[in-house]
Amino acid sequence: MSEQTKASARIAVPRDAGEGGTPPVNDSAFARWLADRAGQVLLQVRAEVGHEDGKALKAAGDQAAHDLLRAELSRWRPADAVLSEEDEHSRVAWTEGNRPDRLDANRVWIVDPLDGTREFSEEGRDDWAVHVALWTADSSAPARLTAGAVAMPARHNTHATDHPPAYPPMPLESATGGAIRIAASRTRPPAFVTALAEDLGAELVPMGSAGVKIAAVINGEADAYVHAGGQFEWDSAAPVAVALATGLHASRVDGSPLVYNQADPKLPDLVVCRKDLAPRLLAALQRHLP
Ligand SMILES: Nc1ncnc2c1ncn2[C@@H]1O[C@H](COP(=O)(O)O)[C@@H](OP(=O)(O)O)[C@H]1O
Ligand SMILES: [Mg+2]
Repeated sequence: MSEQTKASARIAVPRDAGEGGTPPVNDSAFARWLADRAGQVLLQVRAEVGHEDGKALKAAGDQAAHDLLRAELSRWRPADAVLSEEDEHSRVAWTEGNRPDRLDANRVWIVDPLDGTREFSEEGRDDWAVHVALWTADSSAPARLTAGAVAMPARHNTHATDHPPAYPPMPLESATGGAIRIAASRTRPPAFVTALAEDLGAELVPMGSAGVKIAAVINGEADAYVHAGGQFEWDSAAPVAVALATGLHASRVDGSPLVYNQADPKLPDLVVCRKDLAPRLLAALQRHLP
């Protein structure tokens, strides 16, 4: 695709923040509304830019979804801070002379405009998502995630904390052969996950996007999502908010809580699973973490 065609394809995508009507006042319903709107924009970008030049498609998708989220958050939640993968100022770690506003805010939207960027660029794949989470600090409760939405536009499905999905049923042994199914990155599974799976007699289920992997645990398509070796707060905040609202276990791989809106937004590891599986999985993780 020529530079000119790429540019006109991007301009043709409607990103007018005025579309979409008045959003819900409730933060969880607002998160759903926002993630769905960004998801619609991403579907349009995919249709208009096409898959011929994957790099251009990734860049157009990241930018269009980020612009939509930024515009709607400043329009409808102007007093709140934002931590976005695509926002240089908010995402940098705190250093001398550079203190992001979010560190002094008591409401911070933690967003990943396009999680599973690689899968978004591959024709026919539906394992990519938009993440919108709200982190809140106030005197009445410890700082925590108070809302979250994960839109999976190519699956026409959104999980959000306004109507948390039902807790996943115990898998039928006849369907799984009794093996634990661990969702893992399809392109860069951490090395220790293979050893962990062998130890547990588990099966790895490869797929893209952290949000989609946690959705797979919620849906009962996988029993756990285990990751270590690198990730950021925006990769997990929204799906973890939904998983916790659903009643699932979500923690660091050492069992400690996942903590958000930190000076450095790196959050390199996590485990999300059914509560009954957590003790066994955490014990096995102790044996296999690098
Ligand atoms: N080692 C690592 N370091 C940093 N980010 C990582 C990572 N492994 C996975 N991620 C991020 O986690 C998300 C899911 O990755 P995967 O599909 O491989 O499991 C991706 O987010 P983005 O698509 O938003 O970049 C990816 O960039
Ligand atoms: Mg991501």
